[in-house]
Amino acid sequence: MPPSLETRDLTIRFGGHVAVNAVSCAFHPGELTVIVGPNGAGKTTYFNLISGQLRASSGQVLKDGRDIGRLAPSGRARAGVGRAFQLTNLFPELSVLENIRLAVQARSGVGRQFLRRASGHRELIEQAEGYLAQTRLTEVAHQPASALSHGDQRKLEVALLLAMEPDVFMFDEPTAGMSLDHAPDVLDLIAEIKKDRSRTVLLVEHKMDVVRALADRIIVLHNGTLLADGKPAEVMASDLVREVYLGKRGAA
Ligand SMILES: Nc1ncnc2c1ncn2[C@@H]1O[C@H](COP(=O)(O)OP(=O)(O)OP(=O)(O)O)[C@@H](O)[C@H]1O
Repeated sequence: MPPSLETRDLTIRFGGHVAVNAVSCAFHPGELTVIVGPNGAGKTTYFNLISGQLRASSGQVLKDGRDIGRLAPSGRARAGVGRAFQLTNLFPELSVLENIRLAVQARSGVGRQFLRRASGHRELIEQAEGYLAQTRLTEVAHQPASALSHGDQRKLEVALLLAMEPDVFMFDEPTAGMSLDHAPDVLDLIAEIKKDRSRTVLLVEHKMDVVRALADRIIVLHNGTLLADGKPAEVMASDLVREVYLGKRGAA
């Protein structure tokens, strides 16, 4: 199967510092890849280069074979690359349902004619309610987004991402700052997303129990370079990876 997302020699320099160094990697539908590595390894920078928050110094980001590396984040989202937890399309004063309805409306690109019809409006609401049910937010549908607990806000961000219908889902430390009660909900949602074999999922994660629970594949970044790539058991057993995690290799 051809990759849905690929980076080729992706590199970014900040002054003299190469934060991501010639990373070539292909990601396929039906696969959840976790990106791990010590602090400062370049994981978030690699994510930013894929989703468009940063432009590469050199190299390419390909979505279904098309170079999207010059597009802004919104253009990459339209191309099907969706990133959660950094969504700027959240309206805190609007209800949870309204937020999702707006995301459905934006994605479907429907015009005024469609919205004037009561049935058109109803259709959008029904779709939004579907995403609410899927993310177990139905009970808080009519609360303003700003009134949600931290855990429910995270779920809302997943709901908004689902409403965009991307085919690449990116999650940056999805359970960071979350209580132990809420973390399993979000992890269950990610596990459900991955069940749809047409979707490609990328996750940056530090917590090894989360990595173990979700990963089909692990890639390890170290000093901006791709140090290891493979099945979780193989990567975790690798001497090189153990060395990096035990801090025996200097962070040059
Ligand atoms: N805008 C920037 N300007 C200069 N240096 C930067 C910038 N963004 C990141 N860096 C540097 O690039 C390197 C990689 O940072 P990055 O945040 O991607 O690492 P990370 O693997 O996500 O770390 P963590 O696990 O701590 O979040 C670090 O040395 C960081 O200081």
